[in-house]
Amino acid sequence: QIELKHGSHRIGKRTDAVMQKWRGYGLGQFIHWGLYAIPGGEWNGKQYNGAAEWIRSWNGIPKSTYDSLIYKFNPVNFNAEEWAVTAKQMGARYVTITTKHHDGFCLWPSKYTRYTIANSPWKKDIMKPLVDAYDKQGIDVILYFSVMDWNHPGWRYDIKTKEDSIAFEGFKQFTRNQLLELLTLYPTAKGLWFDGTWDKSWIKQAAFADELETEMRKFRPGLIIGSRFRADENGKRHFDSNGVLMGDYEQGWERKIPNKIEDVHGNDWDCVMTVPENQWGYNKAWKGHIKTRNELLEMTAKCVSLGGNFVLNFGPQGDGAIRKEEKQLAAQIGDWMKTNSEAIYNCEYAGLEKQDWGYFTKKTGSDKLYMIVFNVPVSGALKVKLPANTSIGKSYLLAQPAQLLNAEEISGTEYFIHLKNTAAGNPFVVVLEPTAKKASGNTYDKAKT
Ligand SMILES: C[C@@H]1N[C@@H](C(=O)NCc2ccccc2)[C@H](O)[C@@H]1O
Repeated sequence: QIELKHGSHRIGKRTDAVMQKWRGYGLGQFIHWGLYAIPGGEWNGKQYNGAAEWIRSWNGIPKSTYDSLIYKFNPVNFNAEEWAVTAKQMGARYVTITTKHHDGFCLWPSKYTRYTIANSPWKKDIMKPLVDAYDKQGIDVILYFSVMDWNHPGWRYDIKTKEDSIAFEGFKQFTRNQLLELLTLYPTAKGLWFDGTWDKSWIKQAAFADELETEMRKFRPGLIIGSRFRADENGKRHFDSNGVLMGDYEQGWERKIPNKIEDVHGNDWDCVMTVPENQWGYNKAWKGHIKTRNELLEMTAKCVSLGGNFVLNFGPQGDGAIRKEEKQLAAQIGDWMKTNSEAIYNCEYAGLEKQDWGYFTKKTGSDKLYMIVFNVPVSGALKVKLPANTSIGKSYLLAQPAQLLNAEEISGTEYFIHLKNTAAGNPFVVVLEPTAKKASGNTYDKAKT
């Protein structure tokens, strides 16, 4: 145990209602939108090979030329209601929206910089209509905020000189001012998703960031803050020098998913995922593998089966419209969620041995189990292993609850759920209602080895 002043201030999961609701979201939407959506990963006919929202960092464009995109931001097809309805159709229970990405452009009229929507042709606040529209759909809002701000003169990658240190002090106050401004302007926001905190300059600010986190929590009781915000005094991020999670949930699962329950160390977490391999902001090209509905449903099921949330990214176009491919995915996922969301919402890790056919989830506060099936075995029989004192009371397809399935006991703890129709074109859910195991006449001899 290392003595820490600025490490984690809590061991184990939060137990308050706001965090319990967050834990049960299951499926979320990420929105990456800003000036980078105007070039959409291309400049003067040349494609930028990196992530479209990083195009300013490309040496193919003079920084001042990129920064002048503010004078072109006029998203005539922006419709906050449409974005929120798309998320509702998909079955998203929360949305994380970029208020300011690494380029420093603010989607709200911040008092602390001129580099905001107020000084674009659009002029109007973007965040307010979005927060209101999502609130109206009953979708909770999390504000994404990039600490790294390439536009601010005080930002430094590292602090080497006295001048750096003076400049960065100003930047720290600017950051604090903007965060308190966001919490004041959008009081219904449930949390903050921090990004751009990997540079040495910020990692050296353990005390400042710790005090700022404490101040924000006091300012907005219940505020949800992830593990990516701050480092401890030894520069440790996400987990402090004693291996304890910083913040309320782990934010390390960016474009990757844990494989087994041990990987999440008993913490809350979310996975944020792009539809292409690595494009968050709108990219005209959308080259490489574009994830299908079934891949994204499997990622959602896998995340919920391991106690996390799956957050799917949308990168609206520079004109404010959502691209048709993303709208199609939202509708396809939503179509599946209409029938099957009971296995996703307010569900958690079931504690059962993973089987090849797919993923177990368990309804929080109940014994009800769900089997989310992606791979039907040639036998048509789905294997289930339960604790010794548990057996299967009822099993049925979530989509056809009246049709009971035959659960065959094959050993003291193993069962086969026999599917009637194995020609499944879509992932489907089998519900298991476990009961206490009665002493059965059957005896199963353990092998002598
Ligand atoms: C949620 C994502 N996080 C931002 C990001 O910079 N990710 C980590 C990263 C760090 C360094 C080089 C590339 C990517 C991406 O631009 C998205 O906003």
